[in-house]
Amino acid sequence: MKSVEQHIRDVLELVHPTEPTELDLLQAHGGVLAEPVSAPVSLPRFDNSAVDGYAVVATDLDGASEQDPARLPVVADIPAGDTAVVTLRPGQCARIMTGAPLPGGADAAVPVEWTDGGTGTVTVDRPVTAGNAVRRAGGDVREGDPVLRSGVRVGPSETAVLAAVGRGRVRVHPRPRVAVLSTGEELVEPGAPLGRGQIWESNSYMLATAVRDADGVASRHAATGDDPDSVREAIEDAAARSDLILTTGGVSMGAYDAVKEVLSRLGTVWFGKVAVQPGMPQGAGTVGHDRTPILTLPGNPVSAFVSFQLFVRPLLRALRGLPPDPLPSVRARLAAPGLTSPYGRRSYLRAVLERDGSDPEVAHTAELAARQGSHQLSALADSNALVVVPEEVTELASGDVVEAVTLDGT
Ligand SMILES: Nc1nc2c(c(=O)[nH]1)N[C@H]1C(S)=C(S)[C@@H](COP(=O)(O)OP(=O)(O)OC[C@H]3O[C@@H](n4cnc5c(N)ncnc54)[C@H](O)[C@@H]3O)O[C@H]1N2
Ligand code: MOO
Repeated sequence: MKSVEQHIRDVLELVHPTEPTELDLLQAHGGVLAEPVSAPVSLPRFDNSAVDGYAVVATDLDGASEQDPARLPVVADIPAGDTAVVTLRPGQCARIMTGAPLPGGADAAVPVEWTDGGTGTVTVDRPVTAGNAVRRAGGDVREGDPVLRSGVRVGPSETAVLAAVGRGRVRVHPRPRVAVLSTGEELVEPGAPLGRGQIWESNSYMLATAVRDADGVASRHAATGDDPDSVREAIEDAAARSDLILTTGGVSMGAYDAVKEVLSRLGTVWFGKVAVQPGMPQGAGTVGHDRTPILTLPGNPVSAFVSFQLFVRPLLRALRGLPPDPLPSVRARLAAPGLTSPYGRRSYLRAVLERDGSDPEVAHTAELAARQGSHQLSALADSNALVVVPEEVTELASGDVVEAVTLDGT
């Protein structure tokens, strides 16, 4: 049986980062920068006021107090965005709003709260130091400074910086387009009535949302039956429009395993067993004219979920031009009755991970879900971690220290 690590290496071989593309700022969201970005101008671009108040010459307020306020003529009114060129002479001041350019000659701003708010003349009841409430040109970023490096995800803060340095468009590895197909004659759309032997389809919904959470653009296709022609058509159609195809079901030893039957004929897709539980039957390769990568995940819902976390997630990162890091894991003490695990396969067991300050060595406890069958979805939503049982370990007892892969950043 193929090892988990070997299968991860094999699937990573199938993909290249998405082609760097220049996109409008909002479309770049979730993409990964394919260029370093620097500031074309200094930010702030000009000295400006940090307060609504008055621009002054600081020395004009020397000795000002409530008993003996300074009285200054207001020679200009400067709102934010003002384009007039204003210069103060000693003894003068200008009314100014937050973000408005500081007039020439002024070296400080005082907030309106320190004054009587006058518009012809103003009284100021305390002294001020030079530089007070002035936001200096270049005080945030200097012209030419790098502000974002290549390889970062474009999220809200990056988008703010891009817009602030004047970038309306930016080169990114776009979010990969992922087609999700499920197969199986027994599958019925959620919301539709169930007939005998039928179940509601869940894998494609789980995968489409997992892909979106991982910054992919998922397109979900209604389930095909087990008819090889309709499976082939759906895959061909998806290949032309996607950077990655994910299928579920139809890859094991069944007489109607259509995905395996159709793709085996092409000779470009490997099918076999990976030494993992759940998620043993896997397939991976390329299809179509553009050699679109395809991963065929097993149909059991928990197997499909675990396969996504182990194999699809790093592959999506590689498609996005990021290092294919696995999910982070922590050491945890097992709080559960003893359990057995198949020799030679690495098990990933659903568990609730909690911080536990009582043990300085191991900061978490992991409580295993009671239902660990690969069809038993109910435990998945309650779990926030996958406890890893190594290939050579067949028994675990309460109190053992285990590795737990975190599913929610715990
Ligand atoms: N003789 C053997 N039988 C099986 C083996 C084996 O090695 N030898 N492996 C088992 C393992 S492990 C798994 S996992 C499954 C994988 O089977 P398939 O990928 O072929 O999946 P199906 O047979 O189509 O379905 C399995 C199971 O999952 C349900 N299912 C499928 N698709 C969906 C969906 N979209 N939404 C919800 N549930 C789905 C399906 O109804 C089946 O119950 O094979 C074992 N058998
Ligand atoms: O490996 Mo299957 O994925 O146990 O259910």
